[in-house]
Amino acid sequence: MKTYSNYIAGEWKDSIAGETREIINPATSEVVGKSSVSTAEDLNRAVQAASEAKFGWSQLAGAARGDYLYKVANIIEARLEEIAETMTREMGKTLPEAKGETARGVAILRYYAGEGMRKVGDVIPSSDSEALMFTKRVPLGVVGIITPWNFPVAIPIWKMAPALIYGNTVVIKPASETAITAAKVIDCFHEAGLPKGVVNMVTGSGSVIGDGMVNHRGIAGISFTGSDVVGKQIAMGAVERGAKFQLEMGGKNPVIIAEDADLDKAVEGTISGAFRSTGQKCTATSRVLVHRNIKQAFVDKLLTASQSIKIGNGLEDGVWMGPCSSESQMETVLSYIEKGKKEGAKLLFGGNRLRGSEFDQGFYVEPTIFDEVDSKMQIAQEEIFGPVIAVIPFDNLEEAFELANDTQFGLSASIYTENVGAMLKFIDRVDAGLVRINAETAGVELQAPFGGMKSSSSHSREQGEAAIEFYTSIKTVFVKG
Ligand SMILES: NC(=O)C1=CN([C@@H]2O[C@H](COP(=O)(O)OP(=O)(O)OC[C@H]3O[C@@H](n4cnc5c(N)ncnc54)[C@H](OP(=O)(O)O)[C@@H]3O)[C@@H](O)[C@H]2O)C=CC1
Ligand SMILES: O=C(O)CCC(=O)C(=O)O
Repeated sequence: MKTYSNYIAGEWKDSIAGETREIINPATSEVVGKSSVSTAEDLNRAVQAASEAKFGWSQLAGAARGDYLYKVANIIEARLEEIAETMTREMGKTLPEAKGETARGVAILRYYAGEGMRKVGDVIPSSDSEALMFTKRVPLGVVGIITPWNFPVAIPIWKMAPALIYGNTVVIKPASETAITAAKVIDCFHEAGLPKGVVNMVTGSGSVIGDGMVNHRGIAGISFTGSDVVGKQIAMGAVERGAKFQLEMGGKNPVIIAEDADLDKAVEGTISGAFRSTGQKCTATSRVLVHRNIKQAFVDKLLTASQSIKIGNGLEDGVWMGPCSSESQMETVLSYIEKGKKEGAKLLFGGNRLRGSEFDQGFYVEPTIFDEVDSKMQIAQEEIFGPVIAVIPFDNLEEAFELANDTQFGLSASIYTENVGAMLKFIDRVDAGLVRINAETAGVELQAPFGGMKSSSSHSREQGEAAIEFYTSIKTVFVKG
């Protein structure tokens, strides 16, 4: 069985302590492979390599850095099947979704490769007519990237590609559960021949390597996607030592089904938003706010659609929903289902771990629908990160907007309606970074800003042109002859 090691200064290196961890396929409980469990000293070496590489990399022309990203994109494209299959084995997402995500990684790299040719500053008129004043964006230096398991290709790439194009060097700590997929992506950077030390990867536990990155004086900025709890710890650690930080955390994303909604489209968007990727997206639909007058008709259609979801090993043809990404993730989801029952929500559909021959070795949970949920219940307030939705009835749109905003999160929100006035009010009233009309809550486009309001993020935005804000600092330059 292969062990995947760290990537430091252009070489694959086992962790100093020699410890490894097995990565389990959540569909079968088979061991996919092993990855290094690293120590603080491994991290020091990676940061050292990134520090040594940063000046040379920052001095390359943006277009030259872009050429490297184009090469990486082509290599990932050539290895798409292999990378996608590894992703499905490690975290359970269906193979078509894993292929789509890997292709998205390729597109992100190409987008940011082009960014190397775009402007990095502005000329601003000085009050002194004999002076030239302008801004110049410069890299932060070494950037630390901490990523989750739910998008093990897209998220590392949407952080690394802008970091690199703007001249930073990178140390990445991927989620332990998907360290092999990460190693394969990093291998594509290796194959593209990036100068040594520009990209480094250290695998290991969040509390040692992740926390070590937050506290490492050699790392100028930290970009994190993951849980609310860890995100807040990272923010506090970064503030303490004056490091820049960027956080993308949870969501409790509502979809509003208005009285005039096209119910077939609304059901399709709800099912896809809530259950694709087994609900393990920060943009997943988890609260379904339905006008009372059409609730029964909507719920009937939702139940029919839910019954036809094919669950199984994501590598098999025709499977629409895979397992939870790990046993502990499954236990979390099941515990929320129990909470929902105890809180008095009406369990309409699902609610169980799936059992029976092919499911016994995996971590499968049925798509689950609770009805008559009260907004104060835990299942309506906390991120479950599984295939569970809470149906909450409302009587008028004002009430729906209030319910939509009645959570600490503000990542994505959508409405199904044919009424333009309702759409416009929704755009203004909803507290969410992604506002979607007649479309599911999930769905991110790489060329547009991505991020949330309230506790969902550090109020910065990733992707598209917005990424430059985090990965650069601005120098205001005043020149007088
Ligand atoms: N917003 C999103 O997209 C995501 C949200 N989540 C939410 O988080 C819940 C738990 O998932 P989980 O994977 O445990 O999420 P975590 O936030 O624990 O993990 C995300 C990343 O942070 C690392 N990490 C863990 N602890 C620390 C630490 N103290 N300091 C720095 N880095 C750390 C993890 O490493 P390691 O893998 O080694 O633990 C991983 O690389 C989910 O149920 C879901 O609600 C999870 C994933 C993505
Ligand atoms: O919906 C997407 O494509 C991305 C969502 C995301 O960033 C996440 O779940 O962490």
